[in-house]
Amino acid sequence: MLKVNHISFGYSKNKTILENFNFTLKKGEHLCVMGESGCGKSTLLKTIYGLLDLQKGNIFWNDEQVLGPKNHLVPGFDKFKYVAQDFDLMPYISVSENIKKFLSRFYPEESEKRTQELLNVIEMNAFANTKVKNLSGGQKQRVAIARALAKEPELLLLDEPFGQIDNFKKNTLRRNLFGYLKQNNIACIVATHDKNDALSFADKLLVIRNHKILVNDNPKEIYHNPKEKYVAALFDDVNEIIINNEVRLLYPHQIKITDNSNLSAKIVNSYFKGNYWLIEVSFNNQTVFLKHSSSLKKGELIHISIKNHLNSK
Ligand SMILES: Nc1ncnc2c1ncn2[C@@H]1O[C@H](COP(=O)(O)OP(=O)(O)OP(=O)(O)O)[C@@H](O)[C@H]1O
Repeated sequence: MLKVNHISFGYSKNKTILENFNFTLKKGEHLCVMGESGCGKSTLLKTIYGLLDLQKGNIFWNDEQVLGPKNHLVPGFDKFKYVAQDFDLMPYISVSENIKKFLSRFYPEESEKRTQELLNVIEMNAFANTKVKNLSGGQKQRVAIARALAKEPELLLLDEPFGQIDNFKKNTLRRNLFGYLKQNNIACIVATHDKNDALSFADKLLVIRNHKILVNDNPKEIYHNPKEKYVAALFDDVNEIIINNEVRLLYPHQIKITDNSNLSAKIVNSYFKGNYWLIEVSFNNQTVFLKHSSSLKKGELIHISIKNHLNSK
């Protein structure tokens, strides 16, 4: 189990980036870390991996303490693997060789088998013999993930793991990778801006705001009952509207167009989204977004009804 005990960290003394972070993660569990750019997601991953010296608190993996560079000749806890945003691959050797670098040379058959298995996970078999310098950014990112898995870490730390990968590949890769980690009982912490990493694959979601943990809970619970607009906005467009003097948070799919209600609104714009239209309306002088099956004429008057609202602020 990972125990992050009341840690604080700052790159300089007068600016704290992580303030009193306190949480645990069990073996095999998956945690997503989300929050606005610059809130400290990467910094949290680096402290957990042991790349930074804490100002307060401590971090344990079972009974072993994770120590920072001041106390460790080679920074980085050896039971963890960290895939940074800049990959750190060897450009002049092939994809296979990059993965094999982390496997024992004394067992060539096992090493080959394992390399093939990992090439399958990242769907890069066709590039096994291609030099890394000739790969695209997204392909390099996939090789970096396979290389991190080569030695079967107990905890994998991934910083924006699918940031450079196109949508089509991203979905398959997500299923392959998170499926593989679950099967092998490998814990995982993912820093991400992508709600899909959290909603479909994570056991827990930790949201950072103003350098503190705002919430750490089951992602479905957070989605259905977001504490505030900042949290709901991680998942979708969110409306913060006042009805009967009460502030309500509503996702666009929770507002419907209806034949008769006492809530009337005026169409401002329609945006094509593929399998639905996002309709912008003016309601009581507030801008509101709702989902609809077709576009609607600007200026048209409509009536809306509101489904269960999210938590009031
Ligand atoms: N090496 C460094 N020295 C000084 N400040 C740093 C350093 N690395 C990051 N910071 C600062 O620490 C804060 C948190 O950065 P961090 O990279 O952890 O944010 P993040 O949430 O991962 O952002 P993003 O979503 O944009 O990747 C930012 O204000 C950043 O400018």
